[in-house]
Amino acid sequence: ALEDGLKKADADPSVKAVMICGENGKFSAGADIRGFSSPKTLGVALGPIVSLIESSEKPVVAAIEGVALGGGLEVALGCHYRVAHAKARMGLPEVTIGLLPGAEGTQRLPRLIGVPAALDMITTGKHIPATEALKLGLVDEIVEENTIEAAIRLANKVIGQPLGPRRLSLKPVPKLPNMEAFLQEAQVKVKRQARGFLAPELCFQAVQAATQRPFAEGVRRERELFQVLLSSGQAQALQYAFFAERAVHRWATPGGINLLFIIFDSILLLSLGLGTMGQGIVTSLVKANIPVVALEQNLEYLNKGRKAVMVLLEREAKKMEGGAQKLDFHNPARLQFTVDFNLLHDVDLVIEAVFENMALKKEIFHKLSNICKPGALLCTNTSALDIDEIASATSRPQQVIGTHFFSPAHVMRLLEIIYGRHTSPSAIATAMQLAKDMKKVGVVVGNCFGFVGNRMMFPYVEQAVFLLEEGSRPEAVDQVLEDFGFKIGPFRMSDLAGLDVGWRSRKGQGLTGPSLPAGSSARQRRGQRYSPLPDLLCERGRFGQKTGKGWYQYERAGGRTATPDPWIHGFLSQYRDTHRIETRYIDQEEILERCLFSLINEGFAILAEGIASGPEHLDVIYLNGYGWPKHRGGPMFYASTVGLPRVLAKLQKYSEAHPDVPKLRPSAFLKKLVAVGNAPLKEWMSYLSRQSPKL
Ligand SMILES: CCCCCCC/C=C/C(=O)SCCNC(=O)CCNC(=O)[C@H](O)C(C)(C)COP(=O)(O)OP(=O)(O)OC[C@H]1O[C@@H](n2cnc3c(N)ncnc32)[C@H](O)[C@@H]1OP(=O)(O)O
Repeated sequence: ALEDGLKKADADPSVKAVMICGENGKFSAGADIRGFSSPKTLGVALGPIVSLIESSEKPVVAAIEGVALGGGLEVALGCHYRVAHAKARMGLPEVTIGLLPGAEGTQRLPRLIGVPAALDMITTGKHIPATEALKLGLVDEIVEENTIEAAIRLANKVIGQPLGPRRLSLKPVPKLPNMEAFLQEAQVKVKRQARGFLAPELCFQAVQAATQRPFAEGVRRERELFQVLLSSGQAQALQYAFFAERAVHRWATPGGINLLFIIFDSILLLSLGLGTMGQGIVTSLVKANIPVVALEQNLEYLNKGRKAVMVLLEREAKKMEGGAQKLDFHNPARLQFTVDFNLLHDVDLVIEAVFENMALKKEIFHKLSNICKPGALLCTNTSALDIDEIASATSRPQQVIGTHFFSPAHVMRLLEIIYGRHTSPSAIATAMQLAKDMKKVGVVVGNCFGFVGNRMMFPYVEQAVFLLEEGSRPEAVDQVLEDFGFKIGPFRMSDLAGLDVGWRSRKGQGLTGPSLPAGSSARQRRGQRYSPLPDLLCERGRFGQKTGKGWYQYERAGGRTATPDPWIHGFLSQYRDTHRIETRYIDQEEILERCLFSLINEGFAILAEGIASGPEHLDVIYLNGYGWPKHRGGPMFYASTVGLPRVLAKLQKYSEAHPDVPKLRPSAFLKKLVAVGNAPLKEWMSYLSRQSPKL
């Protein structure tokens, strides 16, 4: 249609200029992402159409409202002028779906805004606001009112002016005094951050081509690189992730109730507990413009917490344009700190964020139930505790819900939302809306120990530790998982989070510590294999980064640079001698498969139990809360790409070698999916006799 319209306009002498706009106040979000898997759609080449726009003998003006993303922005770059509404956003987000701007955008953008800014936009895929676009020279004008009228005004003004200087393909790429050095440094940075993710590196190469080749050759290079990405498999993973994230917004109770529109503007929210999690939660709420009261049990904790929250908010304000004014956190109507429990009477929603102790949480929920007004929603921030047990301490279990934030809570996007046996649909809808307002991805899951994310993490970490017992080293295991694409491996992660956290939990479960029955075997618990290695480290005060020693050594307590520790190596060999474990060489494949396939196996068990309503939920949780590499699409998507028969065969093999490790025993659901012929991921749930009974 665009091509036809342009040709008609060019041929019609009564047409003096052309204005291109979107329908319904939106310019264009780019290509239909679903089309990338269909060769029919890929037959439509957008690049030549953009060139056609640019070569028009009549001025073409883009009127950008809403968004101009991807192919949408590339169309605008072909226009001779761009007018944007002040609220519009622009970007080339193709990298986030595993591609690069394939309609000549990598060649035109650097010619318009220079290499550094273009590289930044293209390799990160970020959306920029119109004000920034104006500063960069990406648009010619921004308007507060009618963009289309403004674009027509501009078109009329420029009729008759020479179009040559407005054709980006004819412009040289602006020179930098140190272009070579700049590009080298930029490439190193892109590679370092990408960790096996191809698209940023290929985006870089396409922009580099713009600096080295004439326009037409640059376009050819862009096309070649686009094809490489299209067939890489990473693009499919990222496009799956895009739709998975949107799919988890759609949830429903077994009765089909799905309330999506809870209006939230006037709520007063109370955050209880100002430790690290509470501080991050309060910061997120203030950023979401929700009035907050932060409550602590005594003045000492309150003042400490207040100071930390203020530091976080100052930092956040600096990152935003007009941040201090927007966040307005010195205004007591927006953020209040108190030790006065009477303020609980007025709040609409409470987020309790005290530390993980069931007795303490129950005591608090009993108090909340007595003090809070009847409609108030009571949320508990917990990573594993039983929501039903917490709710049992109240007289309103239908209003109790779990909200598992991830640390640092003002940064991490994931919010696991856990409903208990009595949680009402409106409580779930409210928690989902809260997630959306905080710009987080809310994923609704059922109630079980560790919920979804941590429950899948337990077997992964368990395998990592077993591998050490059998002959591996922390740095070897971490390296394999970091090469796979995780930002940090399980041991670096454990040192960062603190080994004492798990130790406390294991003591609470009677797996270690004084409550362990005398005479218990060191390497067996309740008839299953158990590794006491993390407990032994904790007993020696090795809690990780905070004590300067854990699975690695650090430059000092609180240091961040992990170095392999000869003490650990010696300790591990001594441990193997004590327990008569024969040290063997463990290859990378075994490390990867035992860690990942045990995690995936637990995912199948979770799906079969109806704790999550689909594999997308598990994948979105792992992508947004556990650093799963985005270009691998999440653990369940990854399993589907490896092939379920292979996952099953490997689990069977490892399970036979380790019969006392139940988490390696293939789940019945995985076996069923293989038996029906390696069912594709989107059909998995149809093979369950009970469809998500808990949701
Ligand atoms: C085919 C020829 C190829 C030649 C090469 C051409 C090169 C061009 C490449 C591209 O243009 S790739 C696409 C680049 N664009 C994007 O990546 C944009 C992705 N979308 C977004 O960032 C956001 O959706 C938004 C546009 C900013 C809107 O955000 P909002 O939060 O308001 O709504 P959402 O819930 O995200 O989306 C609503 C609805 O729309 C669907 N959707 C959005 N964008 C696309 C898209 N590009 N393709 C297909 N579908 C899209 C999204 O899935 C939602 O649908 P439902 O899930 O509600 O059904």
